[in-house]
Amino acid sequence: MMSAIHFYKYQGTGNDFVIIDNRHGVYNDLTEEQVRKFCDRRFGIGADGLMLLNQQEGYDFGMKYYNADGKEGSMCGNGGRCLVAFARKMGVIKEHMHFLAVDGPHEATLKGGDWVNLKMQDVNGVEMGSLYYYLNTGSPHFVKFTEDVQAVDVYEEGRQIRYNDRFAKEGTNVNFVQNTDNGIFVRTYERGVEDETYSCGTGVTAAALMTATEEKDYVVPVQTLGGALEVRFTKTGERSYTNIWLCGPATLVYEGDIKKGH
Ligand SMILES: N[C@@H](CCC[C@H](N)C(=O)O)C(=O)O
Repeated sequence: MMSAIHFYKYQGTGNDFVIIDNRHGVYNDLTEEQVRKFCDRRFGIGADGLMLLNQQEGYDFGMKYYNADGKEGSMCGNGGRCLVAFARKMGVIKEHMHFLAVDGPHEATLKGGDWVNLKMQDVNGVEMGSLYYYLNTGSPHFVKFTEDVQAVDVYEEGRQIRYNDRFAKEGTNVNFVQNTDNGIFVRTYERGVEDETYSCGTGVTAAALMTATEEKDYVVPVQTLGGALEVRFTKTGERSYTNIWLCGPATLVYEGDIKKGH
């Protein structure tokens, strides 16, 4: 066993990830504690999550995603985009990639050095309350529109919803959304990080879908604390959506080695 692990640090609109090349299966047995330590911003590398690039039969690669709390997470949209950029760096030289994640198959295209368009799963069904929407875009998302998103205490309000009687056990991500002149501004409290992150891909996707009106096709510019994204989709029914693409930058920040048992 090696005593150090070579890692890469990526970010997609400020949602940041430790990525490890696991195509030989060497890191199949990472423990919850190891992942949590690697993601720790004071005692480790620091990240919102950790991903493994896996070998996957029938696909260009497989994606395994852990939240910063060390537990395996559901789909991560920004993570998926970063992993596609990483796969290219690791030699998957294709304009059009296919990979398998926890929520099923995904396709992705790359534009230029670090722009990744990621196709998300179709969404069929949205729960609507008087002041919220609740839907699954690969991860569960509570979506609440607000007049002034900068005035929201995302940590406190997000936490209250995430830990209320309904969600406490499984958790949910919580998004606060403001309509802007040409799109939306989204701030997200992320389950598994248990804090606000600078951006959440499956969250902005959920929020963008909830802006749809009577049209069929949409292109929604999205602003987050960490930068701009774009969500494209087709509305197929009252609460169903297909051809959903999450588009934005995915950037290598640095690479290094971390002691395995640190
Ligand atoms: N940051 C992610 C969402 C990651 C999953 C989430 N925290 C969960 O497990 O619910 C994204 O970009 O989608």
